[in-house]
Amino acid sequence: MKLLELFGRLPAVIMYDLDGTLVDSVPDLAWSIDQMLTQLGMPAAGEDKVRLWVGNGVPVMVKRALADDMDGDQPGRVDEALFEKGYALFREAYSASCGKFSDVYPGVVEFLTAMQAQGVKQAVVTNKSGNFSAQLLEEKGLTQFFFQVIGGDTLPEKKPHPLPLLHVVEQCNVSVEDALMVGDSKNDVIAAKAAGIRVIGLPYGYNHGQPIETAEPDWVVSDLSELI
Ligand SMILES: O=C(O)COP(=O)(O)O
Ligand SMILES: [Mg+2]
Repeated sequence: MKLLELFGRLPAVIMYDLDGTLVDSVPDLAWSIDQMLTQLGMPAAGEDKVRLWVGNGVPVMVKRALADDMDGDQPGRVDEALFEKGYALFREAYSASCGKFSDVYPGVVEFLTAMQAQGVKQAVVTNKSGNFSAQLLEEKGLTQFFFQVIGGDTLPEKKPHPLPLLHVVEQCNVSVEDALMVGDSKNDVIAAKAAGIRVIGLPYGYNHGQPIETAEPDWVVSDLSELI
């Protein structure tokens, strides 16, 4: 269904999640996690596991990988010294690979271009750290579409907290009813609902192995080209 029919009008601002929404970034992330693990003498994890672990920011993903477990970020699960070592190795590997093996999803450039042409403000609200987000967007030629990029470490809170979304809305000086969030995971849906912002869920990304419908977004569309 087209955006106008769905939302009732054009939103003043659209916020997008990054990993699993705009870019299929797991190939780079998994490559970097496996570099880290093998340099630590641990077995590689592979893309299927990393796809489940992504979504709550890099430090959490690194802890899950070091524990080889989704609950690896819980207190006491991963030794602090091991984490510091792993985190540095991951950042080194990801700085070199960020964007190299990852693709922009179908429909993304077309939709961003169409919204830009209509004067809709666009921002990225991701849990990925700000520097890697900027690097990935630049590598994929997407930087020009966004007036703001909020990373997981930009503000005191990250998704599923509503703060980063409310921050963008405030910057645009619009009301939450005129804003729209687009994401692939429950973190995006929970954050949007807590902010009073309507949210579109995309089924092709990473929602910790669960269908996006289980997070109950306002709408699910197969990909962004459906909305043009
Ligand atoms: O780095 C992550 O955990 C993923 O971030 P995103 O899905 O919020 O873009
Ligand atoms: Mg995501």
